[in-house]
Amino acid sequence: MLNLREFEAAAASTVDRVHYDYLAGGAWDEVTLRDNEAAFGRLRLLPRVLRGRDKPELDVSLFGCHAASPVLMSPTAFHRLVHPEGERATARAAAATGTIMVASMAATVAIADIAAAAREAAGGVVGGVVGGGDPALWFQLYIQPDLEVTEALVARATAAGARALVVTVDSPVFGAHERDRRNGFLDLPAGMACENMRGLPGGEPDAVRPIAMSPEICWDHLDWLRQATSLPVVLKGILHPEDARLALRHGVDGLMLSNHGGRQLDTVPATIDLLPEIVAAVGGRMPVILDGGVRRGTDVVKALALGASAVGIGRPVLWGLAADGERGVRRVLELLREEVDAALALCGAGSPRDLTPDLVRRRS
Ligand SMILES: Cc1cc2nc3c(=O)[nH]c(=O)nc-3n(C[C@H](O)[C@H](O)[C@H](O)COP(=O)(O)O)c2cc1C
Ligand SMILES: CCCCC(=O)C(=O)O
Repeated sequence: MLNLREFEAAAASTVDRVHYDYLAGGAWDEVTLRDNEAAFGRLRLLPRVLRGRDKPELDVSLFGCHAASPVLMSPTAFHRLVHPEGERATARAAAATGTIMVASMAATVAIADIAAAAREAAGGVVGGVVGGGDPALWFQLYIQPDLEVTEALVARATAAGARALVVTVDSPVFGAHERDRRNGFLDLPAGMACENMRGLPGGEPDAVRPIAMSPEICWDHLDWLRQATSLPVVLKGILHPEDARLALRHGVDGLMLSNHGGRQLDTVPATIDLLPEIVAAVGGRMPVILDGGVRRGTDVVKALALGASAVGIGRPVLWGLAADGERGVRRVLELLREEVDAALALCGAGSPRDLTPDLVRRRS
């Protein structure tokens, strides 16, 4: 496999149609889904030359997590749908490549087991130190209206060693995925469940509680969460610059600029088109991580040049997992890292910090 597109094709021919449609699809007319990729295609890179730089350094640090690459794994649900080892395989690939993994609350493997798989793959070496603590694992959270349940989820993630909470705020209701409606995809197959939701307060010890997406969630919940945890809190799914400013006022530590891969409100802008406005609103006071449509090293370089601290990939991880399990995910991450490395060098940059907005031009 030479690039991520080849993994996409491999996944499309491996995963059965119903489940492939679930991972590939978006909301309603899929306008935003298409635009996330198309918007990168409307941008051109304008490199600098003769800058005499060393080989590029790709590593980044976010909330005390050191990563070998500015590309992290955005949270995606249900990895066991595409591979029997599910999130365990994904976590091993992340650990082996020094990639930050954001585990989904809707994972089909519990966060403690994901963390254990990551530790095992890192061979007890984390951050270059033997026995060096927790892997670069973050936990994605949908705040549940029942705060006791939310608290239990946060406690589990914290006990597992998660280093940040990524709170998804673009889902007051679940997006309308018409492919899934047409296919009748409503539930996980027998033997698979959202393991983080098992045995929570107020239920039977072994019962799996459904994930609530609730329009009631508001900034008060965020304030409550802020005081309930000492972990960094990252908001995922903020699109309006005024909400980015509000996030700063509420003591949030970072943003994931994301439209959920075009799966929530359709017809919102492509994330790369919104990035300059959000970066301006934040004014360097917290990191902005972009996801949506990142498929090439040049996409990563464009986002970093326009002010992102890092980027996330969603579907490409699932393509790698479907195609070849842990090895496939590793290969996806390595391919992208090699492309970023080469694109940085070709831009005359020695590190992501050398990338500036003047290197990006809009195609006329
Ligand atoms: C199959 C699938 C499942 C997802 N599950 C979650 C999830 O559980 N929580 C969440 O915050 N985002 C979820 N997302 C959104 C991703 O975190 C991410 O924003 C998006 O996939 C990025 O776009 P990309 O797929 O074009 O890279 C999911 C996306 C896909 C494709
Ligand atoms: C409760 C499952 C959430 C999955 C999700 O966020 C998505 O499919 O986009």
